[in-house]
Amino acid sequence: MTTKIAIFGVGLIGGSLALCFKGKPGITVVGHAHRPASADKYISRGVVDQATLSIEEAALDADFIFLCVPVGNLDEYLTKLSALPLKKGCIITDVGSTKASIALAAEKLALEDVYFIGGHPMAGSERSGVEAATPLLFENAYYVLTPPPGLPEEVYDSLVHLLSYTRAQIVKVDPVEHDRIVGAISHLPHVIAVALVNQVCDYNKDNPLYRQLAAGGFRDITRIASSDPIIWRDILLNNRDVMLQMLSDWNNGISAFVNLLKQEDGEGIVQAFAKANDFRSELPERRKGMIASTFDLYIDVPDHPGIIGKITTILGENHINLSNIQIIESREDVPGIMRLSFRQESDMERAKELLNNTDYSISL
Ligand SMILES: NC(=O)c1ccc[n+]([C@@H]2O[C@H](COP(=O)([O-])OP(=O)(O)OC[C@H]3O[C@@H](n4cnc5c(N)ncnc54)[C@H](O)[C@@H]3O)[C@@H](O)[C@H]2O)c1
Ligand SMILES: O=C(O)C(=O)C[C@]1(C(=O)O)C=C[C@@H](O)C=C1
Repeated sequence: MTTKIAIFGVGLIGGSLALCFKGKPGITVVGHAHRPASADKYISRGVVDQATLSIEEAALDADFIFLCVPVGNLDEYLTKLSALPLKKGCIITDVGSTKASIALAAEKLALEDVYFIGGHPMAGSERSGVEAATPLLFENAYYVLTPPPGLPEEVYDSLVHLLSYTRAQIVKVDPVEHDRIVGAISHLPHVIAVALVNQVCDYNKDNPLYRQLAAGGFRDITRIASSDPIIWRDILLNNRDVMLQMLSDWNNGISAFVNLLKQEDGEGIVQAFAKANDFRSELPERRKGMIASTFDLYIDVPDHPGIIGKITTILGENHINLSNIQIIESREDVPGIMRLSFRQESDMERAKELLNNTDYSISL
């Protein structure tokens, strides 16, 4: 017996899910595309078994349907699907970054012999599109599910069982509570990052040194400002009430900082940093998509020709896998900072030990 999984919106998240399921015993993955060029791309990249432009064809006989389109299109797809003759017992789920409105939409549709369970993998990236999809995206990340009251337990278990292919950790959350929490830990940080980048962009118009000198701190806090504008327009508008409250709280926090500076209250500044430091150090272990998607090592490297090759050779000879390598702020005759990214913390620790013991003047 085969299990058919239909994925609507084979982008970063839909494509990553497809890659987790494709090729697993008895599973067929069908991708729905809203443009012919996208359908061809899904197939040529080997992300799905079949691709179709037809909603009916994708949904026909599907055991699971994943809605992975922007938040602003979720209701439309759920409504269209609810009007189709779906397979009895079919489970529809979504991956949208907000959960309250889609849970309400599903409740209003009063689906028969078909179930809706809201979902939200707490993993992602500033990149988008099927090109950015990877089966490793959800590994060790939390994956929120928002089952409606009265959902048969075996239906919930069946989705959880399928999601075990993602290697994510499932967590049940109430949809309204979910939107408040992700408002604070995901949506607000995206707004702040964008506002900060745009503030510096305006200063840079009169003096390009702003961009040129922007180093680790600016890059660390602003990576997510490069996220897809349409995806984030939909998320923020959908979570508008929560965001308006949180941005008002943010303004109060910034005003408190302004007062500390006006009053030259050094002790107050120290306390603010210490409080933040304490809270941050008690965050759960580093997980993909939450605090860091990788384990990073920053190294001051001298401006010697071939230094990158030497470092990667040492790592390669010791079978340490790098997931990324980047030179930050490298100018002629000036030491640069190299960022080495690893998927495993143990790889990062071994690399640190090995590089500490080399003759190259590397300071970690
Ligand atoms: N990016 C993240 O970090 C992240 C993390 C978790 C959840 N999400 C949620 O996942 C969903 C998809 O986000 P993504 O990052 O994969 O975006 P993406 O842009 O990579 O993928 C979106 C997909 O939807 C398709 N699409 C766009 N408009 C459509 C329309 N009108 N009709 C049909 N298909 C359409 C696109 O072709 C693409 O395949 C969103 O709801 C988002 O909130 C995103
Ligand atoms: O790591 C990133 O780039 C993300 O933006 C991932 C992130 C987040 O804010 O943590 C973004 C949106 C999601 O809905 C879930 C995860």
